Amino acid sequence: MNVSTRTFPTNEGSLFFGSSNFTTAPYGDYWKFINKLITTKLLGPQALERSRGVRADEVNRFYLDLVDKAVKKESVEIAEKAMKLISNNIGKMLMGKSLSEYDEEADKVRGLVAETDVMSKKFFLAAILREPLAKLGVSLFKKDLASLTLRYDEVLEKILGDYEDRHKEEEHNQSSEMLDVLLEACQDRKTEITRNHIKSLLVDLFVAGTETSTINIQWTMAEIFNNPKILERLREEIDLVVGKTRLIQETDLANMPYFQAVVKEALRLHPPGPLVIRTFSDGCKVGGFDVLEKTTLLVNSYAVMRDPYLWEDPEEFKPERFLPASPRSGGQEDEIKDEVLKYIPFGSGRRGCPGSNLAYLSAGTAIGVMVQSFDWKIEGGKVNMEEVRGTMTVAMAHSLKCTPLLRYPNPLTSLV
Ligand code: HEM
Repeated sequence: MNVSTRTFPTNEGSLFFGSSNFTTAPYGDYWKFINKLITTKLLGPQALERSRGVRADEVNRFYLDLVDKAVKKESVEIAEKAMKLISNNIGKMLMGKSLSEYDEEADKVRGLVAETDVMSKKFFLAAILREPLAKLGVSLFKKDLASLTLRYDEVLEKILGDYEDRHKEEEHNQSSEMLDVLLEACQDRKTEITRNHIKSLLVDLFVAGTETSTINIQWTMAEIFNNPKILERLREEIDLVVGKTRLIQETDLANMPYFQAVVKEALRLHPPGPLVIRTFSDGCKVGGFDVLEKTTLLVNSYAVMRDPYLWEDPEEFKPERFLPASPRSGGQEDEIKDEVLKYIPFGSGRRGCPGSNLAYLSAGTAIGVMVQSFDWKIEGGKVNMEEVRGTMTVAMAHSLKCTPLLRYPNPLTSLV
């Protein structure tokens, strides 16, 4: 509870690092309201079940696009395809309409998200430095933030306006429950929700959800490509659970423990967001040391998940470590408790990532489709696993470019 808040210096009116954002909001009523809303209407297990069809459509589109590339013998950048899939998923879950149906806007949103990512690296760094550098960070980037906000505002107003028009015409057809609640709250004078809050939340969800999931998909595929035995075992499991005639779907994932272990292990070795940043609300003692109120807490999850005191062979990619059947050293309960503390790619506690279930489903089906349906020709034979270091995300230094080859002569059927 004491480290459930964030106190970044914010920039009034900005849609990113602004005073209306959710991810940078202090722990309080506004954060609680939005957290409940996104859990019940967007990212919680029941909400995800309701939106399953939306994502199945997008995965099928992703699959057919790769089939097309395979037929034309063209190479693909995994990051580009993954980014498109993930942003379309989030866009459609948020707005009831796929971003891909907004061609021009979709490209703009993806471009802005990429720009925000670069910007956030500088900004986080400045923000975690203590005063007066934190304040300096805001003023240093004020101009860039204003320009970014202006462009986000333009594209999000277009999409929101379109949503409202469609909503009036189609009477609850294709409606996004989350947006409906927010738009209603915005008109209700008793609440303090403004249109800026809505747009800031959309930016938060696109930024927090797309780059992270894209990086996760890339690293997982890279590990699979470099470990042919793992690829073989994954395919055996997929063939057993899904068969060879239909395309993998979200509901298959729960029946594939090895597949889940591979994705989990990739997140352990390559957490896309390796720094968890919080602020101590009150002074306290940690490990005998006095910690002052408002101290910034930085947890290096990358280091925790490679710590030789916590993990056996920490630098090795060993999915078996996450198989339920693997022998446990102590009591099962202790082991689970232990894992909560040492396995933290999504952070932890109240401010832990609310999108982790969605991330597992979206990355799971994307990786599943690529493993199940294609062989892959890698440029240079082996994937270069060098990391981009010193930034807020740990991405691959060299883009993962490869050519899909059809595994089956006829396209697999989708249950969409
Ligand atoms: C592999 C994919 C993802 C990874 C590795 C990831 C990781 C993280 C991490 C480390 C945090 C900070 C947690 C903490 O402070 O304890 C976070 C927060 C957050 N994530 Fe994710 N995330 C992913 C996907 C998503 C998705 C798909 C969404 C939603 C569309 C999302 C939305 C958020 C939000 C809104 C927060 C801020 C929560 C708050 O401040 O209360 N993330 N994520």
